[in-house]
Amino acid sequence: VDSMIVKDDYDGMRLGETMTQEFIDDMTERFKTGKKIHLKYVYQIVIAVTKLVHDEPTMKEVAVPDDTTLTVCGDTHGQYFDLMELFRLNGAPSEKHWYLFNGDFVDRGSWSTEIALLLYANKWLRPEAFFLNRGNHETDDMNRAYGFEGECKAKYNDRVFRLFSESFSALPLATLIGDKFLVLHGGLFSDDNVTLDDIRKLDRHKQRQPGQSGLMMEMLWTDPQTEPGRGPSKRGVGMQFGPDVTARFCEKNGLEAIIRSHEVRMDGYEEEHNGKCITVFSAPKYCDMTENRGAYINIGSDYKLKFNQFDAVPHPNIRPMAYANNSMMSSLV
Ligand SMILES: O=C(O)c1nn[nH]c1-c1ccccc1
Ligand SMILES: [Mn+2]
Ligand SMILES: [Mn+2]
Ligand SMILES: [Mn+2]
Repeated sequence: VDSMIVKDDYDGMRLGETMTQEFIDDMTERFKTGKKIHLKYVYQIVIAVTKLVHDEPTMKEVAVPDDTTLTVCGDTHGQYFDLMELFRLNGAPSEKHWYLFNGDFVDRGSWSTEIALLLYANKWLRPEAFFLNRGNHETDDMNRAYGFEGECKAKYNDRVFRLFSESFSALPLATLIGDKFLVLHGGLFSDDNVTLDDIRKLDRHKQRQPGQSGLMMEMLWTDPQTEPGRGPSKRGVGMQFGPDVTARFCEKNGLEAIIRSHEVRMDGYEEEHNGKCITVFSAPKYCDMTENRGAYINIGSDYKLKFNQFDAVPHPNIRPMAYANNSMMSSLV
């Protein structure tokens, strides 16, 4: 990558050995106008973030300082212009405004490379003020069927997808906020005895893809249900967990609640299981079809949850899944 030359006629800001806010601001505007960034910079960003997140613990632990706000966002699914709206309403990532994106950054929406590169550039610039959890769409099977692989190849090349795929395998699986809130993309487990230590000890690097069973798969795939106990997944992968499962997990691990994403909610968020299971979803008007709002959660040093909602904004006339490899749809779960 180092030997790649960025020709003089490249009209974007240059990137040196480290990320800058100016580069992020320039890239953000380029993406809004349908431009790309130089291939060399895509490689640099994804390789740098892969190294960074690889060395993070499987469960990242974050305390919110007095003068800081941490915003938890759910699925964005390639809806770049709606993410711009979220940053417009709530403030862009900065030293004092931390963000946690809780998986499913890509697929479905047709600006997945733009979202992935913007989140990664922010992670590279402020690795201790910007956090990423893996979702079930940060996996090869889903990216093949739901558009991200095709989008990488269409806008950049196959190596870019392979580099992103390796970075997804390196992402943490959960983030613990103030010892009170466990944030993970899917949800809880088929085993009542799972503790935070089991998640801390999970070696996520041994298994690049979540597979059909185990803690990693369940953290990325499971869903809450209203009935007590556990039930079958509607997705064909994972399972569903009831309010008693959530209560026992929170009690056992000293948590106030779990915060998860993974499912659309008409209001953008929903407090379930007597407030111990919170779903937050940040892709309004999901796939240009569902009439749902988006939401995000602001958390200060008092660890009070402030729910905020937002609406979809107009975007260029490119349909969802514009780059999807339709032939794979049938083979998916
Ligand atoms: O694409 C989605 O809506 C989604 N978000 N999380 N999981 C899925 C999903 C899972 C299985 C099949 C289709 C979509
Ligand atoms: Mn490794
Ligand atoms: Mn999703
Ligand atoms: Mn999901």
